[in-house]
Amino acid sequence: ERSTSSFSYSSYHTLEEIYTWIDNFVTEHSDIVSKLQIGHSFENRSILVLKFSTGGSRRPAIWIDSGIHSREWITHATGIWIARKIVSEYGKDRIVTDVLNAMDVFLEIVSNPDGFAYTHSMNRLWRKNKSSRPGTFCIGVDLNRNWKSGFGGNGSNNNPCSETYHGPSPQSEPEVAAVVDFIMSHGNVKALISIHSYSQMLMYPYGHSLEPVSNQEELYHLAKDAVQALYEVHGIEYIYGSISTTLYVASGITVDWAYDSGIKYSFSFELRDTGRYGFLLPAVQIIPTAQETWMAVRTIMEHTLHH
Ligand SMILES: CS(=N)(=N)C[C@@H](Cc1ccccc1)C(=O)O
Ligand SMILES: [Zn+2]
Repeated sequence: ERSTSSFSYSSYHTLEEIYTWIDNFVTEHSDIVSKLQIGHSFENRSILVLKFSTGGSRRPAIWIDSGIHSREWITHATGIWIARKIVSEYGKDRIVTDVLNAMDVFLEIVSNPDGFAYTHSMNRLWRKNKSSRPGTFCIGVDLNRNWKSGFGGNGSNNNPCSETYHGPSPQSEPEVAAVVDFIMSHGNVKALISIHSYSQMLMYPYGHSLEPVSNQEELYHLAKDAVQALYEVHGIEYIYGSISTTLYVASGITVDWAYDSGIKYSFSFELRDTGRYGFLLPAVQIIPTAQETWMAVRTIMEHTLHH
């Protein structure tokens, strides 16, 4: 059936099911959504981005990615649910309508397709991509350590067998290079939200250093408001702050690159839970997690629109 109404938003899905959903979703909402292919993964899978636009050209934009760590299945499921929420709220919710009348939204649901396929086929807890190089015994680079800002610093690892292996050079991985190329050529991205799990945290740069970013006060208060909006949905408590002071030092990460590239509203989410199920969050929590995450994302979108 070509309609997304037969798709279960409260289940986890395979890569093929998600790519089919994307095609059906775009077909059904072609007035506001289009599908872009921004590149190919190491194993030659398409890297897809949903574009939400109501017109204009090169409007200021908001970038959202999920699934950069393939085992964090709740993030792809949340991305899918948010995609549907955006189209259903346009024309109804004032904030969504105002945002989409002035800005574009780009949503990359499966940022690490090779790793994601591997979590379904061979290893549910695979984190990295699937790149391999001659003379390198272990597979995969941590796509949240391969970005240029702070590359190779503390909180990343030079050992290819490490879960936080940063790769041979910044943007060495096609999955990272595709996003860098897209955002740099777009040139008008105002906010970036990179969704991970788990820990229940909302964080902003820097990860590679303890030094506060120039608009730290603004990001702190925006994170506070976003976390409050999230809490009001199901009473879930998040902590928030800069990555290095709230979590740990991590180098070569998405949001540090974004911030240093001029995207002043750069955030990373760590979704549910706090360790009871971890990466194996039960499917019954997908919709509640997506609903609360959406309210935080919507708060960040509104702030970006007005600043
Ligand atoms: C459990 S986890 N791997 N999602 C934790 C994740 C924390 C983080 C998020 C954003 C930026 C920097 C660091 C990471 O180490 O990449
Ligand atoms: Zn992660």
